[in-house]
Amino acid sequence: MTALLQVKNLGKSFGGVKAVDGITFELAAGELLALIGPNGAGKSTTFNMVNGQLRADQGSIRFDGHELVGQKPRSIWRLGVGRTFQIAETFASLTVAENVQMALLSHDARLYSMWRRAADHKRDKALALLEQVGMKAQADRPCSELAYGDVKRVELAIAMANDPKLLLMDEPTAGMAPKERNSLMALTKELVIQRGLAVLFTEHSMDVVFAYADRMIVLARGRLIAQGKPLEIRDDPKVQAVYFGTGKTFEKAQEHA
Ligand SMILES: Nc1ncnc2c1ncn2[C@@H]1O[C@H](COP(=O)(O)OP(=O)(O)OP(=O)(O)O)[C@@H](O)[C@H]1O
Repeated sequence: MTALLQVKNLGKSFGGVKAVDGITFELAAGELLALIGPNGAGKSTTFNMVNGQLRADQGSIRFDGHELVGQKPRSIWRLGVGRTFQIAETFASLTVAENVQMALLSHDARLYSMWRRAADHKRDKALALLEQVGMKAQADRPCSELAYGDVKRVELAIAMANDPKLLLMDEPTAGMAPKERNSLMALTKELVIQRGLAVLFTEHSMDVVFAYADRMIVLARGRLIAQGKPLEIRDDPKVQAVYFGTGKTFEKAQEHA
């Protein structure tokens, strides 16, 4: 079976710096793939090439039968590559349901009618999405009143409004307490299983990666140095040396996370 996302020999330089240096990997539907690596490894650059914010200098990104290199972010989004966004301050005063309704309207490209009767549009669909992320009971509360972990759940519902086949999550659990982190990733995993969604996420917290990723790829200085299941990666001496420095292990690094 052809993978949903096929990245081949992808590269991008900034001046003399090869931020991403010819990386190749695949991601299947229904798979949660973690992209890890030390600071400056090329994770954000890779992400931004997939979502179209940066144009690759070399290589290809095939997604669901389409070449993404050279396409604009909006076209890539329309093809089914979603990403999580933080709820902007302007929208924090709207209710949870209204925020999701906005996203649904935007998906239908009926953006200009959204100010008219946003509350009437798509409420049922918004509530169904909120139910999936465990936020239906809070649908009519303003987002500004929610706990941080709940805001993240709403952001996930917003990303789902476009019905993506692939979801990109850049450090989804940053700034969250361990319990909230686990609950958000458990929810993400549920969506992956229920909807056959593919997820590519970056993450600094190794406990999250080891607990939830089906597979991981490791970048160091723009190169892909390892890929495999979390346990294979954990035992890979090359990863331990490059990622954490000689002598350190994942366990020691986690203690300091
Ligand atoms: N717009 C840019 N202009 C110049 N250099 C850049 C730019 N973006 C990234 N770089 C460089 O490319 C390399 C990879 O950066 P990138 O942000 O992709 O790494 P990262 O793995 O996401 O790091 P972090 O974990 O710190 O976010 C770094 O050396 C960085 O300084």
